[in-house]
Amino acid sequence: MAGRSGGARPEAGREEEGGCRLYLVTPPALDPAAFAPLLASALDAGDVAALQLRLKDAPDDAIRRAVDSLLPVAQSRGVAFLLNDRADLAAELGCDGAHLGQGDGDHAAARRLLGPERTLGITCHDSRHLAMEAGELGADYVAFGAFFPTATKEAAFRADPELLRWWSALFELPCVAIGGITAANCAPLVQAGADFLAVVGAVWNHPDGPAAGVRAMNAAIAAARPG
Ligand SMILES: Cc1ncc(COP(=O)(O)OP(=O)(O)O)c(N)n1
Ligand SMILES: Cc1nc(C(=O)O)sc1CCOP(=O)(O)O
Ligand SMILES: [Mg+2]
Repeated sequence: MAGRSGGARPEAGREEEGGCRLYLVTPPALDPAAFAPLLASALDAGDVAALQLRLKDAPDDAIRRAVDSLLPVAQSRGVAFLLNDRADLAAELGCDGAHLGQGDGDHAAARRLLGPERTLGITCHDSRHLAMEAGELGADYVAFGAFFPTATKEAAFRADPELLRWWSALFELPCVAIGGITAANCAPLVQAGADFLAVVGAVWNHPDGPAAGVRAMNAAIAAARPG
């Protein structure tokens, strides 16, 4: 992903990259001080392209505190730090970018606010049309999902791996797969051309802890990579 961390770059064409990578999304609720060392252990366990801070409906001051604590943990490790839902705070607080859904405001205005250096990711559910629209307005990646049942949120859409195959055959713009992805079920998504797998539960709820979750996801991605 673009930005100050100088780390992952989801806006780069997939030809430049070595294949599918892990994209972590935070648990839905966290105490920043307690979560920071857990995050560090997860990020030190293996390759992570990006971390998205996703605190739904949290007040601005709670988001600011979480960014203050967690952004340095990610950026110091070359992991891009993205903020969910809030392009305004992402720009203000020095995040590497923002992830916006279809109901998260004006995407073109967010693109302008973030400028060319920060990453803008856009949720496209199961829609080719939304993904092409997102690409036209300058998104750095498109996100499809949910690919599997998820306990993390009520997902109203269900995507099929064929969508990833179609997108990656036609477009350079990276695509992210999300929703119920685990080490056990991710192979078809990697093989279909996902550039990033975004996960919550597979890492934070791993029975042996988040570091084991990162190791398991990276091992599964490596095992599934074409060629
Ligand atoms: C990488 C990634 N993909 C999709 C989403 C979902 O975004 P959205 O539809 O806006 O839903 P919320 O996450 O805001 O509940 C995401 N956050 N990240
Ligand atoms: C935040 C989010 N967005 C989704 C979508 O389909 O757009 S699914 C999802 C939750 C992902 O969590 P887990 O890896 O635990 O299933
Ligand atoms: Mg959103």
